[in-house]
Amino acid sequence: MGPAQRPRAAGDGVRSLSASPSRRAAQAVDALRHGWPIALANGPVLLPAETAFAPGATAERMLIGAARAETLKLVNQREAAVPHAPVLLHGAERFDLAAARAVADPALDLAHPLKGPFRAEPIDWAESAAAALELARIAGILPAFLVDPSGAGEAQPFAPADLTSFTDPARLAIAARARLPVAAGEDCEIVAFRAPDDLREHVALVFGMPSSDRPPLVRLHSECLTGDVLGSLKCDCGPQLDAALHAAAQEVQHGGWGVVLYLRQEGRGIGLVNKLRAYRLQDQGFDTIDANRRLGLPDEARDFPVAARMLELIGTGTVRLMTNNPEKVAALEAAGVSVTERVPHSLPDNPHNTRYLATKRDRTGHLLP
Ligand SMILES: Nc1nc2c(ncn2[C@@H]2O[C@H](COP(=O)(O)OP(=O)(O)OP(=O)(O)O)[C@@H](O)[C@H]2O)c(=O)[nH]1
Ligand SMILES: [Zn+2]
Repeated sequence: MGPAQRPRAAGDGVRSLSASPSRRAAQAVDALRHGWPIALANGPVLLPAETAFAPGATAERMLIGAARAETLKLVNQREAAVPHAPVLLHGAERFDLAAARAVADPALDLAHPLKGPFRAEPIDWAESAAAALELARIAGILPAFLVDPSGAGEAQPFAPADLTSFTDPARLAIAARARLPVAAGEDCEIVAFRAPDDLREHVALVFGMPSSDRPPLVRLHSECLTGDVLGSLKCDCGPQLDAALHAAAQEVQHGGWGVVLYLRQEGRGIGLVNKLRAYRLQDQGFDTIDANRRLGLPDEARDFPVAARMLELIGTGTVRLMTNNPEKVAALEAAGVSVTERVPHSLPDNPHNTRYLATKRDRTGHLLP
């Protein structure tokens, strides 16, 4: 490994590295969402294939995730064994943005048969490459980049370690709280949380009086705009949220207290737009997991330490957890919360979500009938 940053000629379009690490990560997320390039410490400049608008930008290489590369038959199964490992593609012709988008976006798979041949090259900046793919997920865009493109414009500096401070749960704090009577129960307070860099604002609904004598009944609910607000039948999120609010409110009747955390981690952390891309693939026959893989995205990318921090700020480190997902229990315990009981939280199915629930049961270990 070389110095902290590859030597670059003065005035080569990379902004200064003087910002704090978490600020650099926040600016890099922002850059990717806007389509601006990032400059990796110890690595090249990367231009996001989906959002870039730099007309005329071309590159010899692209960076994508191994699962997407396998889907495109660009690497073999062994190379794709770690689905989110970065893959560096070398094309026979330079990639322009149209060609890069065809590599990145499964919606174009049929319309744009790929021009090859491509070959996968070893990456000597693998840690930075993996962090860049993670940054794309956080930005909610397709994880695919032009590598060291011509004509990319001013790049935002970014180092892998920047992500650590950006996602540090200790930086989360209570921003506001207020009484909020809701349909499920009137004795309820809403607590809103903010971190300085990650702009997602999580909330908790606390039913009854917090007490250290008795662990609260808790639900970790991850945002699902389609299910929570629009009544989508494709998943079980809407009914699960409703039932969780009622169960938490009921605890108060039984002398206890309940908490529903509403985590802004849409689509298990891949974001709304990528989730809708996965839905399109599900309509072509892929299940939840394979749809995410075809996009080059993880099927589980939620941040459970954030949930643990929220519980700590509310005043509890011990919970009874409503979930069918043993991995969620394990993730919360790994983040320092003691789960004294798993309370099943299964709702009736409908014809549109039976396959979704079957995938949960058969592929991700959910304890469902
Ligand atoms: N990527 C993706 N996310 C989905 C899909 N359907 C629902 N989601 C997201 O899944 C999250 C809800 O998962 P949870 O209800 O917490 O499910 P779980 O952790 O698997 O298990 P339970 O606690 O037992 O409900 C929400 O963020 C949804 O947006 C899908 O098809 N693809
Ligand atoms: Zn849902």
